[in-house]
Amino acid sequence: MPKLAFRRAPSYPTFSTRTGRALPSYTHSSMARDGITNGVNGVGASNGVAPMANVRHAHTHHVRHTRVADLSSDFDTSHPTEVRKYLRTYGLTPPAVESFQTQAERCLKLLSLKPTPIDKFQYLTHLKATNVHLFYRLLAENIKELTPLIYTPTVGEACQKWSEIYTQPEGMYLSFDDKGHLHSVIQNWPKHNVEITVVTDGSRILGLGDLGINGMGIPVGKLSLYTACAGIRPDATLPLTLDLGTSNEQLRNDPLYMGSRRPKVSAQEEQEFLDEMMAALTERWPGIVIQFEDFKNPFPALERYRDHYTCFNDDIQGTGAVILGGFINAVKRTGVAAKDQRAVFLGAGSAGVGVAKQIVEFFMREGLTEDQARKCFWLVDSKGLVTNDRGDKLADHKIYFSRDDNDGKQIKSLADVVEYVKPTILMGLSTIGGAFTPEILTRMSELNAHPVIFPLSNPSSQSECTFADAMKYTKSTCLFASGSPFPDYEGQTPGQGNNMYVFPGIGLGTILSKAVNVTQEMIYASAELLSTSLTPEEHAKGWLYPDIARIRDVSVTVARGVIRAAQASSVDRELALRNLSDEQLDEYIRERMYDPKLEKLLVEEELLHLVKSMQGVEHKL
Ligand SMILES: NC(=O)C1=CN([C@@H]2O[C@H](COP(=O)(O)OP(=O)(O)OC[C@H]3O[C@@H](n4cnc5c(N)ncnc54)[C@H](O)[C@@H]3O)[C@@H](O)[C@H]2O)C=CC1
Ligand SMILES: CC(=O)C(=O)O
Ligand SMILES: [Mg+2]
Repeated sequence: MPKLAFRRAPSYPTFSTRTGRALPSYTHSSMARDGITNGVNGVGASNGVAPMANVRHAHTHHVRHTRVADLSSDFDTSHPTEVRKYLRTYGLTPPAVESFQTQAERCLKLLSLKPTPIDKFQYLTHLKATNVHLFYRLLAENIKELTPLIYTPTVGEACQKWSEIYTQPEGMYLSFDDKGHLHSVIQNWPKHNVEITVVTDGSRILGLGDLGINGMGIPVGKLSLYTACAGIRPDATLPLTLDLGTSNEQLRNDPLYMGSRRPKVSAQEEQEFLDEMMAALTERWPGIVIQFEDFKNPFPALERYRDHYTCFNDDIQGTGAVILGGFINAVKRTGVAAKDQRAVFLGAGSAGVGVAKQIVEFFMREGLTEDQARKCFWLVDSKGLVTNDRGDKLADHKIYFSRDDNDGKQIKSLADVVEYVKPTILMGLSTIGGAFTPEILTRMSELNAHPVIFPLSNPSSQSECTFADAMKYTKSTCLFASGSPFPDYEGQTPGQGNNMYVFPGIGLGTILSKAVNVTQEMIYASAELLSTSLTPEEHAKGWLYPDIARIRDVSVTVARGVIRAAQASSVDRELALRNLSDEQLDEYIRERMYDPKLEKLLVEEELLHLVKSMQGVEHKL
């Protein structure tokens, strides 16, 4: 394994792999030796950072325009005195030079004093805007406690209130009126080194319906998790929201709403817009990974772009993978063979069908034919059990699972479907909070020694049941995972079946392998590797998912699986990675993850280096 150690370099400037910044004092020895180009930060390395560093070197006043200044607050209370003098912030911050521990203590105290989750969300948004490394270190070290405040459930409420709580820009908006000019609008994004974008049109935000451009909270939140969980540099992420109109009349009439007030554009208009957007994004940032998120009907776009761009749909594929990952562990616990599984899904939308299809693939790998595997699923939508002879025109994505063995019987209620199917598995991806009633949960426990109960709708208000209810009504026999977090119940910790366990690793693996497409094999691998990422202690506790506090380790494992699958599918372009052993590959991945703690040290060191070099110049003068 090539040693991935930093070393002093005589030349100037070179690039830090971890930071992507031009660093006067460091280089990455193995990279130059092995001809492996920068991965997570490769694009940035060739996009004009070096000249900026030279500018900074020559003119101290320009430091605010450098990436160092972008990513570390000039007013960070941890800057030593020399750095403050160099930045000309000396005297503008309180005199104490603080450690991270002190800063973190204040932040956590401030957070605890904020009365509502939205107040906490806003405080964290402000912290990210003013001291990004501190924000990410705080987040990484308190991931379990802080994720619910920047992601589900709080992000749902934040999107619902976006028009009222908006204070600052955090991403990019592309409007339908910009059609024909998207290429030039995209040039306005100030960062040259974007590696990944999460894009929504706001038309199905969590289980909260069409929130128009107020859905921006979702790309922002998902990309914060990319940074916290998979070490994608904050400045390499692009939150993107499309203003294609909204079907939400209340929003259109809200004077504070900041999107266009037109009704949602037609499917054809949307497709033309997306065609232009995909081309424009990829033209500006070749190799950019594009994650589709929270579109009302995302199937056509996935089919259209998956073979032509580096993209995936998180709600169909990410959710499919994360639930399969937990399900593989659940099956090991229940011991029920694939052929004996009967799964009822409440919700037959992007997430429901995505998850069911992923499990079909697993069942086929367990020896079932595709037809046998498909027949293990009974999907229920707002009109009841999905059948061929229901009398309505089924959406294309439902047809695969539509039943033809119902003898003309149409079943409307979930309770009746449960009675009819006698399922081993009950999944909820319906957006209907409380749909798994006490009676249904009780019945599931009568039918099974260990029923699989996964209420996966987000946010918590839309969850089909709570953890406490699932445990209470199944007499603690169920294997449980929910989309949003729930508190422990009688000493038992619930699993969180949320795509946040996989999308960061999928994105990271795709970026590092420089894959041209995100193949189905890569998605499947993310599920498999997730299922293997539990420690013996986590298995012993009966958990289906690893401790969220270990998410960065999990993302390394998932990313390795994704890279290996990209290699197997021959879509990888970073061919040197093929020669690395798994251990070497893990180290390679880790080395390239943004680490806020290390970044802070590097920033400090760089600034001190600049202080010294300026002192040298002044001395000569
Ligand atoms: N846990 C996770 O990681 C993820 C969770 N989700 C959640 O899944 C939910 C659904 O998302 P999508 O599938 O993308 O939405 P979607 O809009 O595509 O599908 C919703 C489905 O629920 C059905 N439905 C609506 N009302 C119903 C009712 N009263 N009874 C039965 N079925 C009903 C609809 O007919 C449709 O089939 C959302 O709450 C979302 O937050 C989505 C992605 C990931
Ligand atoms: C988690 C997620 O992607 C959703 O609820 O839509
Ligand atoms: Mg989503």
